[in-house]
Amino acid sequence: MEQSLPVYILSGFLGSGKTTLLQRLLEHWKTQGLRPAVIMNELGEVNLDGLLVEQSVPMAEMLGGCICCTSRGDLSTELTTLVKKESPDVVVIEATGAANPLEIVDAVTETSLYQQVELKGLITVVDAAHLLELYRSQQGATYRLMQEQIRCASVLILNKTDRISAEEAEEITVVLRKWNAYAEIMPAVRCELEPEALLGNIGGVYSEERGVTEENEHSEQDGDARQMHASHDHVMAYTHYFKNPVNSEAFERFVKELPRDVYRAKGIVSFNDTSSRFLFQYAYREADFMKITPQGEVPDVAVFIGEHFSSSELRTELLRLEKRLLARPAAVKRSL
Ligand SMILES: Nc1nc2c(ncn2[C@@H]2O[C@H](COP(=O)(O)OP(=O)(O)OP(=O)(O)O)[C@@H](O)[C@H]2O)c(=O)[nH]1
Repeated sequence: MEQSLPVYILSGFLGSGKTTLLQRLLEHWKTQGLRPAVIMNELGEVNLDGLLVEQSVPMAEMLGGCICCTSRGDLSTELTTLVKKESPDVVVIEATGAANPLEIVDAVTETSLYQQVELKGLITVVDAAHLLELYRSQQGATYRLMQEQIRCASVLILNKTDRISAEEAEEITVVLRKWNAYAEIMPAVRCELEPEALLGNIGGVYSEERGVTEENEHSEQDGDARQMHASHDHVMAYTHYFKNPVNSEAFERFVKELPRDVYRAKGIVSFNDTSSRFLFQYAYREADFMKITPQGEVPDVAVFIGEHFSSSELRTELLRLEKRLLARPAAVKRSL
């Protein structure tokens, strides 16, 4: 019988480190002489993560919605098309950080009914500091979604351990074990793990039944988790296209002062006080700027993802930074 094509799903909350891991895995397979392909899903209208992946890697993009609800049916079609067109040796599906992974598992297993594809496992990347904070407050839709992503993982990467103490790492490991009794837990900084060890630790995907029959769980939480996919359309994205470069300091300040309801932002910006363009990343209140020379035509753009934030306020602020709006009345007064 023809060998089936291994498929991995990368799950994890927004900004936890999925793309960082994806880059490592792609590098690993390429050094082994394999041909990996990627399906990327973004809530925004542009695929900024795709810029971080080498151009030679075949990639299917599903933009402007979350695989697990708005475009779930499409995933199976995308996967089939990618396999036929590119004949890869391995496929990775990176879902939006807001996706319920069980829906993606469904789509992949559906594809395997008529294609030689085999779901190898579901890797969930956890932002250690973010989860710790949510665990301590024990509420909110984000918390329940993270819980769900952790429950159905076949391997768990406890990432960003540089942002927590050793005691906190122990505390959060106990939580992970409580929610998922089966998956190997691998602590990491920037997902720096031996790919062989990581892939070797994948022991299959857990079904929903297995997740919810876990002894330590409360039935109330299970109900919440099951409702999650239906209710996560509260997650919203605003995509802003820049027409003008902005001042670097003012923009950094703007990113630092983003409302708390914006939990992820990324984009490409040109500054009027530096010569290169920058890729910026913002996840769980930490910002990162990296010089970048994108291949091909890439606009200056920023994507903001969060819950119930005012996109018009962000837009106004950004237009002001771009000098496409008049200065605030207060500022005018001061200058008189
Ligand atoms: N401090 C710290 N930052 C990290 C670590 N791993 C990744 N990051 C940073 O976190 C940000 C988000 O990382 P990504 O790999 O893009 O996260 P993601 O899960 O792909 O994000 P989305 O696709 O938006 O959901 C980037 O600025 C990374 O450089 C880590 O271990 N420690």
